[in-house]
Amino acid sequence: MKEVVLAVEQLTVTLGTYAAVQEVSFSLEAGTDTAIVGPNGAGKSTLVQAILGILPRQTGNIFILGQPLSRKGSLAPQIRQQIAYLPQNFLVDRRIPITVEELVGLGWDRLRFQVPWANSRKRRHAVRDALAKVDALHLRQQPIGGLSGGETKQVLLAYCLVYPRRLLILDEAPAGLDMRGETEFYQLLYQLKQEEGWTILQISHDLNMVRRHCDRVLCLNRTILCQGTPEVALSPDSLSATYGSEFVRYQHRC
Ligand SMILES: Nc1ncnc2c1ncn2[C@@H]1O[C@H](COP(=O)(O)OP(=O)(O)OP(=O)(O)O)[C@@H](O)[C@H]1O
Repeated sequence: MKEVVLAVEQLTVTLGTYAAVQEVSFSLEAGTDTAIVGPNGAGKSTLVQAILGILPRQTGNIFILGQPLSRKGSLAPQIRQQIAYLPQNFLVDRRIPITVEELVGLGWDRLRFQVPWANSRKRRHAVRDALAKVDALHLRQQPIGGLSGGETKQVLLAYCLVYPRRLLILDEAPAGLDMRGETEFYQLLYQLKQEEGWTILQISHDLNMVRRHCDRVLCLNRTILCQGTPEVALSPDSLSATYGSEFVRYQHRC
């Protein structure tokens, strides 16, 4: 059996008095790509933020690479370092004087104490490689405040990739990328999974993409209504339970 990278057991997350995520359980095996799908407000971002320890949970357990995430959201540093997260939105003060390569370099430095000149060659190469992988090497000396929305996404993905990790969590990551950028983005995810053994958990509204690229799907509407391969989880019955029967009729008309 493959290694379990993430295990979520009976997770409930309450926002105010509203149970946005209720009794959710699933696990991710190493080297797999899993999508979370569901309507707006279904609790997808809430679920991911609880897994990352950004939002507190009411009940349930979360294990990452076998290590428990504490109630307060802390995780052993050597495990935390194995996770990369690309959020839905990245708000940054455009006046911050930091270039693209400086930002990506922070992804390499993360959680390691070292003097600034140690490993500088290795670091420089890692930053260049990561930017080349996302086709953004030409942006390396630009201030981040001047980037377009799509370019910002590319650079943030380079920040995630600059250091080898085990788990990549994406919240509607390709939003804002053009058609070519989107195709290259999915090729890159496939490479990370196949060649480097990354495990991917991605929130998506693009069901066609999920059908083509993902190994497993979690259908969420506060609780998990179905999980399995795309054939099973994206069947008309499952979609109807997740989105409502109108949605399935609409899909058939398109
Ligand atoms: N304090 C609160 N009281 C009641 N409901 C809340 C509160 N805070 C958030 N919510 C609701 O909890 C839900 C959280 O949704 P979340 O952002 O996780 O959904 P999502 O599936 O990621 O949605 P989207 O696809 O639109 O990004 C939303 O419906 C939101 O309105």
